[in-house]
Amino acid sequence: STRKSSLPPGPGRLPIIGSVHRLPFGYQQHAFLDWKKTYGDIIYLEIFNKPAVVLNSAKVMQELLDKRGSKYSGRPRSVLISEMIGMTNNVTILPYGDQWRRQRRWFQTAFQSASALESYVPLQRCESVRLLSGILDAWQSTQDKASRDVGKEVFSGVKRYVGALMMQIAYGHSVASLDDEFVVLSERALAGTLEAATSVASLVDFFPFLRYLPPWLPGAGFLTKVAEVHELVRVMIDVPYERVQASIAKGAARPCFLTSLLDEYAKDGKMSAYDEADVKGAANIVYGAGTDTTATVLTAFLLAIVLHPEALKKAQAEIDSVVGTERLPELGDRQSLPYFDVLLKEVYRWHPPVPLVIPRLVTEEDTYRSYTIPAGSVVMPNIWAITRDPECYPDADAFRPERFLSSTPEPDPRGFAFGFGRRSCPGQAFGDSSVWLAAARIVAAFDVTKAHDPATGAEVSFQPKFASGMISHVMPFPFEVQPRSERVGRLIRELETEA
Ligand code: HEM
Repeated sequence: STRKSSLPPGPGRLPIIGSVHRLPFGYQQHAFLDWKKTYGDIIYLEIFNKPAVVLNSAKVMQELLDKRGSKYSGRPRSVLISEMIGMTNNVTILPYGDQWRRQRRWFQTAFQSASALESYVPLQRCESVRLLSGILDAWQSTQDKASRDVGKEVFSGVKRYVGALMMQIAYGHSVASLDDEFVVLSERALAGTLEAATSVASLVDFFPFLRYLPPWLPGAGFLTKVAEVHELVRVMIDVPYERVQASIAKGAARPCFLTSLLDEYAKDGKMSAYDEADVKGAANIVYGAGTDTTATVLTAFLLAIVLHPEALKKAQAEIDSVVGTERLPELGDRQSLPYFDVLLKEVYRWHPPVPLVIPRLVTEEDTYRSYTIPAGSVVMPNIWAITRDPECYPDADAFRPERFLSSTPEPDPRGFAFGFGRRSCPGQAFGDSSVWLAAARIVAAFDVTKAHDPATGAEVSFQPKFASGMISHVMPFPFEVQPRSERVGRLIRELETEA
């Protein structure tokens, strides 16, 4: 009973279900922030039989996840996604241990070394030109009165841009459209996984014996769906791997993340089953980890400039004066564009793409502020709560890039939007620079505005919407694009032929 009384405060718990009755189905980050008023910045709950802790301030996240990383860097066991659906060798959910350490090193080499990041710049430049050219096509189609939805086309272009970067880096595979075979395999398996992970199916994470129920039993139908998705995931992992192996055999493989791992681990074309599964799993997660996250920041950026035309105008004026209109912005211009940089910072703060990060597991009992944090607790860091904390960000609901320009600038949201400590995102620098380049080039080349009603010419107003879920996708919204000049249109077409 002493131990119970020293747990952090939290909502009431019932036998068997714990605090589940208090948890909303979606947008949990909002409920957790609400709870902060009653319980403070560290909250204890129980989800069925598992202890869980919500962290609700930057201070507590830094103190536990950064400074006490040796106890807070686990991930909860995922019976459904890992053991049943088959994403077994997925670095994002691997337990804190040797296999994770080895894969983490591979990601650090591929995404954090200066030489690797430098080697991706030509790819980022080339794919960002293709993105601009797709936006120009979408605009052209509206001029030709072909009824196409510009917003939808631009969203698809953004997804293709990021997907193409990730597939090229992972497998040396070029992606011309979202109908690409590897992209379709990945999207089908990832969407299937989301569909299979219903709340009923997720119960197996708490009561693993449920996986052995016969599928014909009422309520156990999810097991059939899970078996189908397991097959989709196997194909998503195996097909690109086998294709690269075949290219290597023909001497036609392009150097990539996978070929560099095969160079290191395959001796005379042979590898242990353990190494092979690990290498396959790591290459596969490059697309899954990098695509939706990066695309969400870019679509949130588009939403922000549509809602805040004055910010778009300021960014355009800055780019025009520093870069001029004869060329597009390059990554090397970043230091010379301070307003554009704070505009992007404000996008990360205003809409953090992964609001609850990826849950952690406490691997050893801990004591913090006289509270006991039991070993085995699932930790949910609520990034949303930091972005709306008036102590860090006065007038937190307002979109105000200037908050980062004052003599006492507010904290850089990139310090938490990519997570914390040992499990923080290894793709941060690459994701951030891919967002920067595409966003700066769109701003330099296009006016992006609210859509207009064709009958009245009036602006179409809308309410921005964000999906619930681990990644908070920006829901499509109506908008228009217009090249800023004929000259920039010609420039994009010229660069496209070189790309
Ligand atoms: C702007 C884009 C991105 C955002 C906002 C983002 C965000 C995140 C977040 C919040 C986490 C969880 C960190 C934690 O638990 O503390 C994470 C993990 C991870 N991210 Fe990213 N990410 C982005 C791009 C990328 C890219 C381009 C890659 C490259 C493949 C990548 C690979 C990973 C991996 C492998 C992990 C798991 C790390 C581990 O568990 O050790 N991410 N990311």
